[in-house]
Amino acid sequence: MNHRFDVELVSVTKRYGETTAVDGISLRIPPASYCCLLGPSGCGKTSTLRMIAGHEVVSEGDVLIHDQNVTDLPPLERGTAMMFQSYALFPHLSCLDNVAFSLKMRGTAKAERHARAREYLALVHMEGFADRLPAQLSGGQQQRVALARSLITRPRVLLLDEPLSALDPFLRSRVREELKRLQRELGITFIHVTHSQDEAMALADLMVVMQDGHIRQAGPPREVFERPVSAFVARFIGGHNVLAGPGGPIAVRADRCRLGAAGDGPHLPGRVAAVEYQGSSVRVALSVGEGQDASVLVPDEQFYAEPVAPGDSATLVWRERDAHALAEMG
Ligand SMILES: Nc1ncnc2c1ncn2[C@@H]1O[C@H](COP(=O)(O)OP(=O)(O)OP(=O)(O)O)[C@@H](O)[C@H]1O
Repeated sequence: MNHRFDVELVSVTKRYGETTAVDGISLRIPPASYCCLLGPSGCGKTSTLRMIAGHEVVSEGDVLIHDQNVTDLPPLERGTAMMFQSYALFPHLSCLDNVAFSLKMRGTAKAERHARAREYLALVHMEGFADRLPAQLSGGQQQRVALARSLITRPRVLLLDEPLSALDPFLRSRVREELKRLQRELGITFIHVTHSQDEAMALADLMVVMQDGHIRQAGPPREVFERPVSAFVARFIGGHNVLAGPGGPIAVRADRCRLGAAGDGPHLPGRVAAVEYQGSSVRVALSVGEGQDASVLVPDEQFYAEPVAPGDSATLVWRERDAHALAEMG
């Protein structure tokens, strides 16, 4: 590998008139990464992706791909390919011709483009569907064909905007596995925009949490989950209690908390607000302290040995070493 980063953003800003959608973000994506851009609606994920693709003009800053400054290059010269939320295949073209389409535009001869298209259909396990029209495929199958269509141009970076949001939960996890496999096999960088924490945690090598046009935290999912830097990140990725500690806000994972009798360690008395069965565990929501909410994930066996119900008083207990300080309550 003779470049340091597959994609680098240097103080990139995007303004639409008065609105600053992306506010001076910097990010380095190492070669062959699965990078997920995660954040609530309107935080600037899609604008960031579109600036990398060249579909949106950068207001300030630079975009580098394979260490080359592409800020002023048109999309076709960047070596990126984009797959959209609505993966809109051409309805009147067979799967084979859909996949071969971009090669046709480039003037590749028919025999060669069909051979290449078959190769890419095979890559997504759709070689048996070459002659079908998109309407004769399931949503998940259309998704795979759309992937093959994006990959046939041999991009250096594949950009995916909410690629799984149109699929039902079962298919979503199947296609998710497929995306990860493809990324690994092809050895290129995928940048995947999502508002789903689960999706980002399952897929990413590098998880980038955005809010209000800023990157709040970037790192491997496990690092972000174990050490969220702010209350916003802790709440957004879920699974944490954000509590007011004596020295400022703290985060404690819900699965590291328990319901119990107060010992010497940290604890907060409260009341059970709700009980949710989740299969392998039961989530007990509590009101603790002064109007704070918390939850405890109790392993199912343990919960049913000593069940609690809404209205019961209960004490939230955790270990000092499982709590860590947050930068701000945010
Ligand atoms: N073409 C545009 N003109 C004006 N404002 C825009 C335009 N596109 C996006 N915005 C604004 O920029 C901000 C960021 O939008 P963006 O689509 O990048 O967010 P997002 O995180 O992808 O949101 P979502 O998850 O809802 O797709 C929003 O406030 C949005 O309203």
